[in-house]
Amino acid sequence: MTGFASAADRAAFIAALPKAELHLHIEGSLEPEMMFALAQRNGVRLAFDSIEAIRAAYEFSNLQDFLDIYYQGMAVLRCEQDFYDLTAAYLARAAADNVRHVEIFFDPQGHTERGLAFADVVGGIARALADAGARGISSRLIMCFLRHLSEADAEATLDQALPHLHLIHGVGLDSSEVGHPPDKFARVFARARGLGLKIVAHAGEEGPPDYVWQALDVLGVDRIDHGNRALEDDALVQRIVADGLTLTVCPLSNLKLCVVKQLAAHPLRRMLAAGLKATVNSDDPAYFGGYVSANFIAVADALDLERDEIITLARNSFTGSFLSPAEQAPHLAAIAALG
Ligand code: HPA
Ligand SMILES: [Zn+2]
Repeated sequence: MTGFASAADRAAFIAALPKAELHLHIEGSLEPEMMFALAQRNGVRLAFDSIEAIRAAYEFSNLQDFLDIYYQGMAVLRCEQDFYDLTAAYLARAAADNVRHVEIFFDPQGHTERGLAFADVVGGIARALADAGARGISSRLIMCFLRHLSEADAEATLDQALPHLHLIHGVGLDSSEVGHPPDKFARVFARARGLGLKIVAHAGEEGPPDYVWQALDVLGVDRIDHGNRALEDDALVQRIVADGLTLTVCPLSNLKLCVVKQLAAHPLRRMLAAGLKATVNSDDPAYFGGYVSANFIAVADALDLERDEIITLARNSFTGSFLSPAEQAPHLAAIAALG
C-alpha cells in the first residue's frame, strides 16, 4: 500500500477529502425504505411486499435488467414534495461523504409519461438543491433524454423544459444504450447546445467505442458518462485526452451491471495512466450498493490505489465539473491542503 499505513487509513483519507459528484441519477437514489414510505403515502401498489423483498430483487446481469426495476421504482414519485424529499435525502447522504458539489441527472420522461407535470418534477428537485445551496453544497441540474424513446419525444421534452431553463444547466442521454446510438439524437442536442446548455451523454457503458466517437463528433459532448469501452480504441483514447474531456466513472455500478466481472479488473487505474480525466461517482446508489465514498473505497481497495491517484480523482471531480475556475479554486486548495 503506497501512502497509507492501512486500508482503514486510506478509507479515512477518502472520507475526509472534499469531492464533487458528477454522475448521479436522482431517481437512482430512491432507497427501498423511501420507496415503501412513498408507496403508502401516495396509495401506489408495489410489486414487493417488504423492504427486504425490494432489496433482494436488486440482482442484475446487465443494464436493461436494472432499468426495468428502476422505472418500476420511480412510479412511487407522484408530486413536487416527493421529488423534494428524494433530493433532500440524497443531499444529506452526499454531505455525510464530504461531497461539496453535485451535478444531478433527472429523467423527466419517466415521470411525464405517467402524467406528472414537468414543473412538479423539476420544481421539487430544484427546491431541495436550493436549500442545500444555503448550507454550502453547490449544484447543477442536468436533464436526460431517454434514448429508448424517439428523438421527437426528446424534442417535446426540451420544449417542456423551456420555461425552466434557469434551473437546468445541461442535457444528457441515458437508458438502454445498445441499439440507440447518440446520432439518433443529433438534432435535439444541436438545439440544446444552441440554447446554451452543456452537453453530456452516457457512452461506452455497454455500447461500442463508435458510440463514444458519435458522442464527441455528433453531439459535441462536454463530458462523457462512463466511457469504459473507449479503452478498446487507442485513437479514441488519444482524442479524449487531447480534448481534455472528463469521464464520469461508476465502479459499483459497473460491478452490479456486469460491465466488469470484478472490481480488481476495473479499468480506472488504466484510465488515469492513459491520461484520461476519470472521476468516481455512484450512478444509482440505492440500487448499486453505495454512495460516492463507498465507490471510492471499494475501487481503491480492489486496485490498491495510491495516495496520488486518489487525490487526482478528487481534483478531477472539481476540474471536470461545470463550476467556473473561480468556484473550483477553494475546493482544489482544500484538497491540496490535505495532500
Ligand atoms: O447507468 C445507467 N446507464 C444508463 N441509463 C441509466 N439510467 C439510470 N442509470 C443508468
Ligand atoms: Zn448513469
